Amino acid sequence: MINKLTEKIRKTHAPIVVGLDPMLNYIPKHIQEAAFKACGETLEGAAEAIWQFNKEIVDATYDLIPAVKPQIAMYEQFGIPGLMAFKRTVDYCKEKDLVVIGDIKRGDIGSTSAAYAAGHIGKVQVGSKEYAGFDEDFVTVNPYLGSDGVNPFIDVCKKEKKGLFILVKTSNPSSGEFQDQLVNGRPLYELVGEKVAEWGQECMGDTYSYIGAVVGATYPEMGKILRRIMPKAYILVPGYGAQGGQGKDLVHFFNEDGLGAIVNSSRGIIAAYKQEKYAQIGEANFADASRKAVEDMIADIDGTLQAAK
Ligand SMILES: O=c1ccn([C@@H]2O[C@H](COP(=O)(O)O)[C@@H](O)[C@H]2O)c(=O)[nH]1
Repeated sequence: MINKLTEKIRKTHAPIVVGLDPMLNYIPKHIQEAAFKACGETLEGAAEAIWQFNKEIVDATYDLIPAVKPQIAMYEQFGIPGLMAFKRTVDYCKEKDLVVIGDIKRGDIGSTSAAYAAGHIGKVQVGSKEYAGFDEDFVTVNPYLGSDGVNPFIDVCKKEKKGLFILVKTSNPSSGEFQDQLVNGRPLYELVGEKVAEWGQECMGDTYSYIGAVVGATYPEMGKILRRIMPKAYILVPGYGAQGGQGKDLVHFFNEDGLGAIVNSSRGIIAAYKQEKYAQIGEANFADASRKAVEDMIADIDGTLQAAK
């Protein structure tokens, strides 16, 4: 799957991911009203609104982008109907030939991680049969439990040709509380980065490993150091747009081949119609605003990479 991701980034010239984080207050009134008319003001109604919203955004952007990142929390809050909308979204994006990164941030003791891995990127055995549950292409993994918690995901990746993005330095303001603590004189995020590089060595695609890392756009200096520590890891970079990250901060997340990083924006794309910049496009045409925001994000990041050459 890492080869497909790399190839699609090369073809689209767009090292970006559209984050599908559909909170109800981002979903235009006309979509909510239609969904509530069909299913009531219920969890099912919310899930239907999410699905219709996602579908329009995917239809408006899929030809420009290599990948999407549905954030499972935004679906889970609506219980089983929400999870059904998550699965429907994953399947639809795959039909559109997009790479799907499930932002699930899982990681537990070995046996539990094995079950998470089977459910999200692998297969589960039922009697004599095997089933893929959610079937994303990549998932995000929390490494706080150490190798026991990560290895079951790596085993499934090797078998199924899927991939991981392991949290190394997250984009949020308090990420330093633990991640920047010095251990033997070095920040913890560097040690985790070294471990990601080590885990990734045995998991090479053609040019990049399918064991990648998450490093926030909001910490560009740390991104520069981590790029050197993990030269073969793809870096998933959240924090662009709504959290303040900009193209000019991102050049050092990339390798000299112009690859090696993929930048996520969720609210900045899916709720673009609410921004002053795109307001004239109008709520009814929200998906056109998302397409324009994708085009602007590609130009911003590509401009930075071209200027750095
Ligand atoms: O360090 C991290 C890891 C993951 N995320 C996730 O990315 C998106 C960001 O959403 P925006 O609307 O573009 O801010 C969201 O799903 C987070 O859970 C992150 O932000 N930082």
